[in-house]
Amino acid sequence: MAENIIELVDLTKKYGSFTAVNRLNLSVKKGEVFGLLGPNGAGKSTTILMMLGLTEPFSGSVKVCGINSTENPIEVKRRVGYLPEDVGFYPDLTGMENLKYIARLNGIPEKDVEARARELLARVGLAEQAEKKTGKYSRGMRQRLGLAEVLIKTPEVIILDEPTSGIDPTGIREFLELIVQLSKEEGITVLFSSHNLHQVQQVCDRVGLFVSGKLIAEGNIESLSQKLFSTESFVVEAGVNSSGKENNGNGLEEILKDIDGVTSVSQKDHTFYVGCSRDATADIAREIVSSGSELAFLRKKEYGLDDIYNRYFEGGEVHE
Ligand SMILES: Nc1ncnc2c1ncn2[C@@H]1O[C@H](COP(=O)(O)OP(=O)(O)OP(=O)(O)O)[C@@H](O)[C@H]1O
Repeated sequence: MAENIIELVDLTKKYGSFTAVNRLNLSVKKGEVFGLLGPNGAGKSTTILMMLGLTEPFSGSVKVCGINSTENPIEVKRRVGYLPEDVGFYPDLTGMENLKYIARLNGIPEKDVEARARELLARVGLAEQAEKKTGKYSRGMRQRLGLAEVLIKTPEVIILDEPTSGIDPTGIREFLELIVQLSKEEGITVLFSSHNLHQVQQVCDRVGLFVSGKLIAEGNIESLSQKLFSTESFVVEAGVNSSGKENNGNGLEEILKDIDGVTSVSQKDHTFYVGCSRDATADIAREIVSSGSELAFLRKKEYGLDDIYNRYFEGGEVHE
């Protein structure tokens, strides 16, 4: 079993009487890409600041790479790369010059500085813009350079706080691909904080849904939809033209209800809506046909993160 590289236990942060993070329990394993998904004000940035040891918790504990972030923020900083929403560079220096400066600050031996900076610029797809001043970089390019800066110290964990805001769709796609590549090829653990569920869905192995300072659910997309829609992860819509001979006097509705995994059946005009805890599409089709009815169409709806997000986050409120 992989070790936990991030471990939050009952982590709480208060600003005066306001609780921004409320008894948060979370573990992230080595090599995972974990998505912290929640609307604005959910407490994501506050949680990240506590992980980095930049703000103290009210209660509970936070460990990153086995180190208590509150007690040893400098040790944590050595191992964790943090990319904020907007990274600042010296605008009159080129990408290469900015990166070399950061390399020196991080104690890279002078003889290795140039090669390391060049290697990282290539790694993040900026080799051709290396000699351009960063004041002329696009936002996407700045975020890539930010990533190169984060990678300079060969971190075990990268924490990204809303890293794609303001980047165009192509830039976002390329940036997200880069994140996945880094995680898979170099075994880096990534914590990706975002309010954009589509981005989180694209890159994350696991997701934590965060709202009003609380983690309301966590897991991979499949287990989340099962947890949140515990009895009905699928709804199969079946259009039926004529009611057939009907086994043992049971109507089609009764026949469908008897299928393993079917939790509800309702009918409107010629369409049956069959709620299932598993994908029972094939069994539903078979039963309709063998009952002698004519199957006009069959449509399966699987609940995704979209539905979960809408159900829980609409307007930033928790919907029970
Ligand atoms: N220094 C502070 N003093 C008082 N309240 C704060 C402070 N920092 C954050 N908050 C409040 O704590 C709550 C959580 O904020 P936080 O920035 O962690 O949320 P977030 O999920 O990162 O949202 P966003 O994506 O908008 O940054 C918000 O209601 C915010 O107003």
